[in-house]
Amino acid sequence: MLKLNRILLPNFPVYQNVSYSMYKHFAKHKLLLRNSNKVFVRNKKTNVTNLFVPVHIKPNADSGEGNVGQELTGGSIDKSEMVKVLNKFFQRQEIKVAAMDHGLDSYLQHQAYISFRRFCLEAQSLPVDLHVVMSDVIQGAGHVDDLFPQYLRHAKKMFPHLDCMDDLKKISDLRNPAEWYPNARSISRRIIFHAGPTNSGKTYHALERFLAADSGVYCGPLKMLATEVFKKSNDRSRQGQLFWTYEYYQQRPPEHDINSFWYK
Ligand SMILES: Nc1ncnc2c1ncn2[C@@H]1O[C@H](COP(=O)(O)OP(=O)(O)OP(=O)(O)O)[C@@H](O)[C@H]1O
Repeated sequence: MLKLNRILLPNFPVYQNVSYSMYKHFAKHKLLLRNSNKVFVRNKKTNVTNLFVPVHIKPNADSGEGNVGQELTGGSIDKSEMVKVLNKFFQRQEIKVAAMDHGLDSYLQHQAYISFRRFCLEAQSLPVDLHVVMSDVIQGAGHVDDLFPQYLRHAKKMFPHLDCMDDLKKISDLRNPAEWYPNARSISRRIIFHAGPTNSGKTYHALERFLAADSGVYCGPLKMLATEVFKKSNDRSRQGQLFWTYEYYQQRPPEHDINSFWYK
């Protein structure tokens, strides 16, 4: 029996060993996401899979493919038999685990299944491979699990992000800031880190140094601050230019806008 499981807390990315009873608690409340050999704890309130809007997949109109499928299998498929097969398919624990390994948590699986079922039942003709597999399963020549590739293909059409999960993970991984912006980091730069208690004069000294320099750029998160520094510099006879980054780029404002004042 599995005694310990590796759990990753999404907001606290440290692997932890948890007891089997805790694992069962998470499993019972559907708070687990499986990904290869790791098990992730999912917070219901922050389940990001809710954010993915499924692409609607229309059942096929008769494209002629059905005829090929029927020719290959020797007849059309009884819809009531198809329902039984689909119900059995979705109840299979092995299918749920395999789907999780491909990034489909229980929420996505449920949606994919409903859509797949509707697709199968409402289509005038099934894609040839699906028709053949379905026919084989109904006739006892195949196993219900054989439908998995077609189900997964359907799910990936509904949720295209499943095919770029690795890229998504990479760009949303904020754990190692030191590895961000490799080009900027490759430039040889001198960075002065100024630390001190509140009101101890950090900004004061930084601005004094800025005003004493031959050229410089002040970047601030607030327009008000940039304006204040601009005025202060002008009062000290420094001719500079004030600009707002979103005007500078003249496109949509960057998500984290920085307003700048610079002079040279
Ligand atoms: N050496 C100094 N001479 C004159 N005024 C100073 C001096 N040092 C600090 N001040 C004044 O003290 C106030 C607080 O300083 P400042 O804003 O630089 O602190 P800070 O460390 O940047 O604060 P915070 O951590 O809140 O950003 C400002 O009004 C600043 O002008």
